[in-house]
Amino acid sequence: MTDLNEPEAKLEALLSIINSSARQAIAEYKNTGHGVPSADATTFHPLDSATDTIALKKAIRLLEGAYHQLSAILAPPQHSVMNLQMFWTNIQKVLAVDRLAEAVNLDKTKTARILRALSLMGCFKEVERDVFANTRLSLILKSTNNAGCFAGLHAQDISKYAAVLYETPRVLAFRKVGMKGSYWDAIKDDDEKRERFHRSMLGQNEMMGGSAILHHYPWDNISSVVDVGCGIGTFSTPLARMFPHLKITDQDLPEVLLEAQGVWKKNAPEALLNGRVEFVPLNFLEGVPVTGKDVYYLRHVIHDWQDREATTILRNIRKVMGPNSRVLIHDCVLLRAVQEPGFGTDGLSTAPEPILPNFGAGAHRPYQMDITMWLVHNAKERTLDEVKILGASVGLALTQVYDLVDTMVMEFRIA
Ligand SMILES: C[S@@+](CC[C@H](N)C(=O)[O-])C[C@H]1O[C@@H](n2cnc3c(N)ncnc32)[C@H](O)[C@@H]1O
Repeated sequence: MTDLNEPEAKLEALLSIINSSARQAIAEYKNTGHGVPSADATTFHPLDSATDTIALKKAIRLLEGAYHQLSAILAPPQHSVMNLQMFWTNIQKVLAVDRLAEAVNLDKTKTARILRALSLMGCFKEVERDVFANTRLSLILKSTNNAGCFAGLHAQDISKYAAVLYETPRVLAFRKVGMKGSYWDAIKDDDEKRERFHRSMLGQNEMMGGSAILHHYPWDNISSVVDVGCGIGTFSTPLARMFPHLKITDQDLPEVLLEAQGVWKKNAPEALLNGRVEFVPLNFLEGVPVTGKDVYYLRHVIHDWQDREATTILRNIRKVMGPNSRVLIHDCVLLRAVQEPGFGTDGLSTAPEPILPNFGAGAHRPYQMDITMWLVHNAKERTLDEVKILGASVGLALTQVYDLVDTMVMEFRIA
């Protein structure tokens, strides 16, 4: 058996993971019947818009984990540290590109410098000196795309908060840049900001592959779903379209529900017409959701809150649950980098050696979201054990975990 403590054996193992995971990803593309995307494709591949890409994402998580580890071992540390420094500035480059459409009088050579730097990573292609074409990667950044909207939000707001964190790590970055109250207070009366935020939630869902839960949870055996903190119905609108038997309740702050109704009218008018969806305003810190439904679903809600508020939200839901009700908490879950006695894996995947057990750089999206939650809400992503403790504190027990790679859906029932 190979001894992975041997430096060279470790390199060989990483190379072999890179090879097998890349081949797995290639097979996923080929399975669609449309072949693999080319490096400078100018249109999207059909798999780019699929709602269930778990197999592809699993392969990419291994690929990213292995190649980052391999290059960190082989590159001089002075080289790798530069990549770390680019962590936030990368996002700022996206900002420049996003604004490019409006900024017609941006200096031409400076514009070209930005595009050229981005093209190193496959975002734009320099077809001749100073002439750039879109690629599949630059197209997704257009502000008209939901993912582009999410990237824009990060570039414009989150990177500002990151700079504050750098200056004064002990403050809540969001407040330090002059914002009052909570993030939700700040966007409450600003229609444009709210619209941008909720569109970026659509983008986040596309980027993190959260819609896979539409394919993997047994929705056929469920009658009623409450989308708690539904936003504009990012989850519940496609759910209603895929499962016409479901009765759905959308609950969020009143101003958000008004927006949600407009989106439903456009995207799922049939559900409105036949009365399958109701809109019930809720402040989940102060009141309880509608009573006795089968599923209470919270996507990217619990991670917005510290433990005290998260517990209040769950306790309010627990009060109205019937004996067969379940709570589905859908968030990123932080896998542990070291195995610790007393903490099992709860059936969660761990990466093959020598990749770090939490997939290393392959898990950077959940870890990046964790930092974002800190910057914006002074909140966090959690480990599975931390979510279990939250549930147990209000009498809920974990019954099932659906691993969607970047996010997980954790099902809880009354303990
Ligand atoms: C990160 S967004 C997630 C939206 C949606 N679940 C999704 O996946 O796109 C969090 C949601 O919580 C809502 N929210 C914040 N504070 C709330 C409160 N006190 N009561 C009810 N909803 C609240 C926000 O309006 C927002 O729609």
